[in-house]
Amino acid sequence: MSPCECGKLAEKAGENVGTSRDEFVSSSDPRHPANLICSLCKTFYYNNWVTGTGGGISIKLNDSSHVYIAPSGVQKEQLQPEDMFVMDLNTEKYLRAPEKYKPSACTPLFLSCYKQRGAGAVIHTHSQHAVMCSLIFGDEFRIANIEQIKAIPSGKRDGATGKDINLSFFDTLVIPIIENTAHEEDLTEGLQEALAKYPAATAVIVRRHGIYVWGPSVDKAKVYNEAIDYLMELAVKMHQLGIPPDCAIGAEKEYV
Ligand SMILES: CSC[C@@H](O)[C@@H](O)C(=O)COP(=O)(O)O
Ligand SMILES: [Zn+2]
Repeated sequence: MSPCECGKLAEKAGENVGTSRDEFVSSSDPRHPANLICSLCKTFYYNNWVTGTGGGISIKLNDSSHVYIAPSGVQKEQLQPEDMFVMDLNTEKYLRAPEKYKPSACTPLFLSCYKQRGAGAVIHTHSQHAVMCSLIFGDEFRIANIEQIKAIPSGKRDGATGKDINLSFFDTLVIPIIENTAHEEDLTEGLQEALAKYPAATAVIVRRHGIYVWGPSVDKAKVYNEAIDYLMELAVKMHQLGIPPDCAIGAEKEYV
């Protein structure tokens, strides 16, 4: 999807105004995307990741092409299932579009991760740790030889089981950093370029803004986001002490 196509997404939602289609969001299952977006946004709010309406999360319904997207400009911790937009990934048409809202400005970025990476969920936070790392580091955030790295996928798959192989303790995690733009949807081109250039990455940091993290399932995306946030916070502390976060084991002694 090109950035100019992305601008049309809000228009497309407008075409479907009035399609309340409550069956898409009425479920007693707490793991249904309409319910899970609400509960996860509360958790994220208390981590300072989605305060002041910033950030959000989109989840794809298992074994379907339906993606759930929150409205734009609302307090994310107060979301209700009936506030959700539902889009068919194949047609990019909204199956459900609440009349009083516009879909999240992050929608074209969420769609890029679904389409280019086969994601099952995408998390966007305004984590201060991501913002600090983007101020400290250049085009990449790199951190090595820290136990928590083992929670992040390496981009490689086990030939026999087909399962993702995570980074090892001795590996270096690399996350691209792209420049921010005046409007969230204008980030799409930069994000798509980073997705193409870093096929192993499961996250992209946006300078002075936050981070996008995705995974094959919502549970994995949540784990990756938590682990990366931990590593970004640690990297800022290491940097404050003069220790490069990607230094070799034992080399930290040269800096402290
Ligand atoms: C504090 S405004 C933040 C927005 O411009 C944007 O960066 C964001 O993350 C959320 O966009 P939204 O359209 O409300 O889902
Ligand atoms: Zn944002």
